[in-house]
Amino acid sequence: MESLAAGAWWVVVLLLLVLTIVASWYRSWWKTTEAGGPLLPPPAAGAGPWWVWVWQWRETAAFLASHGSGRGFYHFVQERYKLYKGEGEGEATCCFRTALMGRVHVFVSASHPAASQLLTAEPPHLPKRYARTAADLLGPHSILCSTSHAHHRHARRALATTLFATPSTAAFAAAFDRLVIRHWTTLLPPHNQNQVVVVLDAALHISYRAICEMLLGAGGGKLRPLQSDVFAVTQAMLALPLRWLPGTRFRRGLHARKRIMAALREEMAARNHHHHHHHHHHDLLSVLMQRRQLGHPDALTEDQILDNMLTLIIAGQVTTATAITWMVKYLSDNRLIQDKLRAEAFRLELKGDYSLTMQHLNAMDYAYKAVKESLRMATIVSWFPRVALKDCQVAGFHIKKDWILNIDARSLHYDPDVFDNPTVFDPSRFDEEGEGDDAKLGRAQQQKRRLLVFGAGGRTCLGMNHAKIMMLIFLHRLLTNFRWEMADDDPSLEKWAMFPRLKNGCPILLTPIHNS
Ligand code: HEM
Repeated sequence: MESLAAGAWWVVVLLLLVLTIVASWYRSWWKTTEAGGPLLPPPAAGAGPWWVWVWQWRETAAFLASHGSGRGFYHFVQERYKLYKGEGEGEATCCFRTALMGRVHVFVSASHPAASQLLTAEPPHLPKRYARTAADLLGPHSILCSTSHAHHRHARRALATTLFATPSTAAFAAAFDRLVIRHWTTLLPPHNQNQVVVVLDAALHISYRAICEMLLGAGGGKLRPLQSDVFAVTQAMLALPLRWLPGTRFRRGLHARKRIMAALREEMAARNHHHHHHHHHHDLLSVLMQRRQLGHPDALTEDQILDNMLTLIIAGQVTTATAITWMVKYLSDNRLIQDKLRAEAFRLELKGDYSLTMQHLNAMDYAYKAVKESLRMATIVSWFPRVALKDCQVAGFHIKKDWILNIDARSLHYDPDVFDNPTVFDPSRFDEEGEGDDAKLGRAQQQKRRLLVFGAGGRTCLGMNHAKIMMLIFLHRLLTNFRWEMADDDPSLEKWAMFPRLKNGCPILLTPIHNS
C-alpha cells in the first residue's frame, strides 16, 4: 500500500513538473540581453527552445534528486559553481542560473560585494520572495513572507517592541534555562548512567516549549500539545503545492495550520472573556491584545496577531534546534575545543542550583565564538531569495523581470578567501574582533567577514538574540553536566529537509560529570 501510494505520488509529481515546465516555456526567459555584458552561465547563445526545454527539465530533476539524496539540496548548487568555473569571465564563477519548477533562479554568492549589498540596500525592485507554499501556510499577514514594505514595517515594529524589550529577553533566557535543566535532570543519575540522546529531538522539544511559553505564558497554553502540527507545517513549507490532492505533505500542513489557528483563537477568546485577569499575563499574546484594546499605534489586528504567532514558532523552533544540533556535532568531533569550553564554563564558578542570567551569558566569551562558528558552518538558511520586479543588473549580469535572485550565504561562509580553512571548526577565528588586532584586517576584509547567518538589512532575523541565548544556555548545561561522543557517525543529511540537518538527528552518548 505504502509503495503504491508513493508510486502514484511520483506520477503526479512528474505530471506536474511537465505541466509547469511546458507552461513556463512561454516565459521567454532564456534570452538575456541586447545590451552587451556577459551572459550568466550556462551560456546559451543561439540555443533553440528545445534545448531550453530539456535544460529546464534536467535542472529541476537534478535539484529534486539532490534534495532527495543524503547529500542535501546544496549539493546541487555546489556542483554548478564547479561546473561553470572558468566559463564566462571573471565573476562568472560566483554566479550561475538555473531553472526550478519553470522559473529562472540565479544564484549569486554573497562573497560578491554587489550581492551582499543588495541585502542591506533593499532596492524596491528586488523584494524578498518566498515560495507561495510558505505564504499559504504562514498566512497573508506573516511578517516572514510579507512583500508589502509598509505592512512589513508596521508588523515588524509591533513585534520587535513587544518581544525584544530587555526584560522580556532576560525572562526568556530564564525560562529556557529552566526547561533545559528539567530536560537534563531526567537523564542524570540515579536515573541513568550512560545514555544515548538524540540531540535534535531534545532541542526541538525544548525550543518548542520555550517559544510557546514566550507566546502564551508558562506551560505554553493551548499550543503545548500541538508540536506535531507545527512540525507538519514546517514539513509542508517546501512541498509541492498539491492542495487538492489528499494525503500530500502540503495538505497535511494546511490542516495542521487550521488546528493551530483554532487553538490560538480559543486562547484569545478565553482571554477576551476574562479580560480583567490580563495583568496576570506577561506573554507576547497578552501584550499584543492589550495594545489592540488600547488603540496603541503599534497595534496589530487579530488576524495579524494570529499569523505572526505561528510565524514566530515556525521561524524560531526548527532553525534553532537545527543550529544546536550542528553545534553539538561539531564539538563531538573537536574534543580539545569541547574541553576548552568546559573549562570556561567551570571558570564562571556557578555552584549549587544556579540559574543563568544575561550577565553570565555575556561572560561566556569563548562559548559565544563557538556559537558563531557553529552558525557559520551550519548556515541554517543557505540563501535569501529575492525577485526581480523589472530587468536589472546584479554583479554585472543582466537579470530579467520575474527571475528569482538567490543570494547565497553558504558560499560566503565557505569562501577560503574570506574564512581561512573554511571546513575546519575553529571558534578562535573570531579572536581578532575587538581584541586589538582589527587594524591588521583591512576595512574591506572586515566587511567581508561579517557573517550572513541571520540575513542583513530590514529583513534581518528578528529572533537572532533569542537564538544565540538558546544556543549558549543549551551548550553550558550540556558542558557542565556531561561529556559526550557521537553514538552514530553517519554523515548523511535528512532528505527533503528545509534546513540541512543530520538524518540521524545527532545521537550522542552521555557520560555524567560528577561535580561536587
Ligand atoms: C539559529 C536560529 C535562527 C536562524 C539561523 C535564523 C535565520 C533567519 C534568517 C536568515 C532570516 C532572514 C531571511 C531573509 O532575509 O530572507 C530570518 C528571519 C526571521 N526570523 Fe530567524 N533565525 C533563527 C531563529 C529565529 C528565532 C528564534 C525567531 C523568533 C523567536 C526568529 C524569527 C524570525 C522572523 C520573525 C524573521 C522575519 C523577519 C522579517 O522578515 O522582518 N528566528 N531568520
